[in-house]
Amino acid sequence: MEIAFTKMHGAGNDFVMIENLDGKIELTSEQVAKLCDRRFGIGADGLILLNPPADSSTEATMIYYNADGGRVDMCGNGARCFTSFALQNGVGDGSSVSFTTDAGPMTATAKDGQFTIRLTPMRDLRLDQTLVTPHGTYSYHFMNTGVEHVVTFVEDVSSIDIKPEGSAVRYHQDFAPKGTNANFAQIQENGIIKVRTYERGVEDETLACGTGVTAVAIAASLKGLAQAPVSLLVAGGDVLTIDFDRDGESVSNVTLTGPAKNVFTGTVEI
Ligand SMILES: N[C@H](CCC[C@H](N)C(=O)O)C(=O)O
Repeated sequence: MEIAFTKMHGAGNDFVMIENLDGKIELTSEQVAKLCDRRFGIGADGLILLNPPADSSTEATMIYYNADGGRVDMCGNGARCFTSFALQNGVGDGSSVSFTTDAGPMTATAKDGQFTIRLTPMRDLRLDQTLVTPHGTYSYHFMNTGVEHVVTFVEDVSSIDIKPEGSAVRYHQDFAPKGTNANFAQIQENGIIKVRTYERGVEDETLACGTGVTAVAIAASLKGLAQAPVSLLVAGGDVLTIDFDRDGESVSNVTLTGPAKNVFTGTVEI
């Protein structure tokens, strides 16, 4: 079957976007992995289906797959690309879209090339934890900002050997069986937080992780290291903005703002 796609990226985190508003396309994890393969396929960190709404309470459904073909609940950078792609396909009111994800319902707005996503409520917060791995012992914070994240604050993120250290966290038995994403964050003197992320399901560092920088921003605020709105510098060079309301450890109205860009369109046989 021939499928049309649009390749997009959100701050360097890149995706194969497929319009599926008639709901006719169903992909196996093997097909997704092949499409995301950077040599035998289109190449991407993930694949996103623009599916029809589940009911009249929403305008579309976002289905997210990691590059390994595994379906996971959500993707923050992907949600910005989804919003842009949905608007390009006539969904929404021209500048805003409401949609559901496996993590829950979300809304998004577009303005001057920037996309603001209202994320699902942060949950499963565990502050001030300790993790022992073959590559080091880390003090960390855990939370779910749409997907699972470990946040470790370090003096210098450039000193992190991200693939071995990140995968040791991602596969640690403390997070089994689902695993987690691993974020290493450095509070810079200018207050902008530098973040590097090893992503589950990509099994490597990505140039940005939207739900990851969200977890870093919330952890930094809860630990008195930053105040909302928080600016975060990602490996691809973009600065993403996370905002939220906070009352003690209660965090609400979490938003992620950043770019979403089309790269190319094409068709592919699956
Ligand atoms: N790899 C992540 C999903 C994508 C998250 C990231 N790309 C983002 O922008 O939030 C996971 O397996 O939980």
